[in-house]
Amino acid sequence: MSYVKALTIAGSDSGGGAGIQADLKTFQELDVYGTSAITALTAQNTLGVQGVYPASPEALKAQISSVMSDIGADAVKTGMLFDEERIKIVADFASKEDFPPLIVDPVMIATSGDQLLEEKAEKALIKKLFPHAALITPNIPEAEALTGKKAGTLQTRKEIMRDLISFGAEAVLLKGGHEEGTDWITDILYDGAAFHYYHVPKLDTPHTHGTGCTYSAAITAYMAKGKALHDAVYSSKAFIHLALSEARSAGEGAGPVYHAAHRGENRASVHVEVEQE
Ligand SMILES: Nc1ncnc2c1ncn2[C@@H]1O[C@H](COP(=O)(O)OP(=O)(O)O)[C@@H](O)[C@H]1O
Ligand SMILES: Cc1ncc(COP(=O)(O)O)c(N)n1
Repeated sequence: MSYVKALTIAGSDSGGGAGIQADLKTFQELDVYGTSAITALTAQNTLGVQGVYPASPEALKAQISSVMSDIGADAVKTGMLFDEERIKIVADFASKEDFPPLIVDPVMIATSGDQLLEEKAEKALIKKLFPHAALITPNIPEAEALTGKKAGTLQTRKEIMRDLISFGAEAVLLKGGHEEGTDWITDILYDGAAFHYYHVPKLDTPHTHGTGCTYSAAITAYMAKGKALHDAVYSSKAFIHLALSEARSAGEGAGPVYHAAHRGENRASVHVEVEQE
């Protein structure tokens, strides 16, 4: 018998709440064997990013080769990719015929406001990596940066998602965590055929460090286990909502989500609506 396996290609967060650390914790919580290829080290805590130290291109290539040539993966996710050169390395692997489903979290700026992807690398993300993705998971500011459109209304959000799909990914999940002035938060999954809406009550917590990483890692884990995309998103939405609702402080700033929350008795209720294109 073999493990279900997932690979994360991302940056290391010394503070343990986001990046590679969040991904591996999430894989473990969901009973998936996690492997990693580190794109950059960050010196980081709950207050922000104090330093970024990219891994050499050779080191990145070698890590992915080592994992894929022996252990393999049932699904792969990307997080912080840092620059165009590293995006191209990942895209080269992802373009191989037997590469597993790829979930691309287009990490650009940390919750703390620190830059994790060079601005000029955004085009490479769109052109080189998105065409290989089973799913991309931008938050609202990332989706706006990638399309040059403002996500003010539902209509413009749908337009943005159509634009993002036109770059070549099979599906897009637009995360609503940055929505202001609402009591509800809605993430929208679009696969070119239907819009799936996932509504949850907005949580009043300052402890949101690592939400995006944890969410896309959960989706990757569920897809590695063979769930269909919308089921994987539904289960991951419940996982992240619970992890956020039980998040605590760790340092002086935004604390990390509580990856083990799903082990307890509490359950998250996620309201789903589906609308055909
Ligand atoms: N205050 C909140 N209450 C409930 N859900 C939230 C809250 N903030 C973020 N989320 C959820 O956490 C996940 C990550 O979203 P978001 O914060 O938009 O992305 P990122 O962490 O990449 O900036 C999404 O499912 C989003 O709906
Ligand atoms: C290494 C690394 N990767 C990604 C994020 C984004 O995390 P988030 O926006 O969820 O705080 C981060 N802060 N650090």
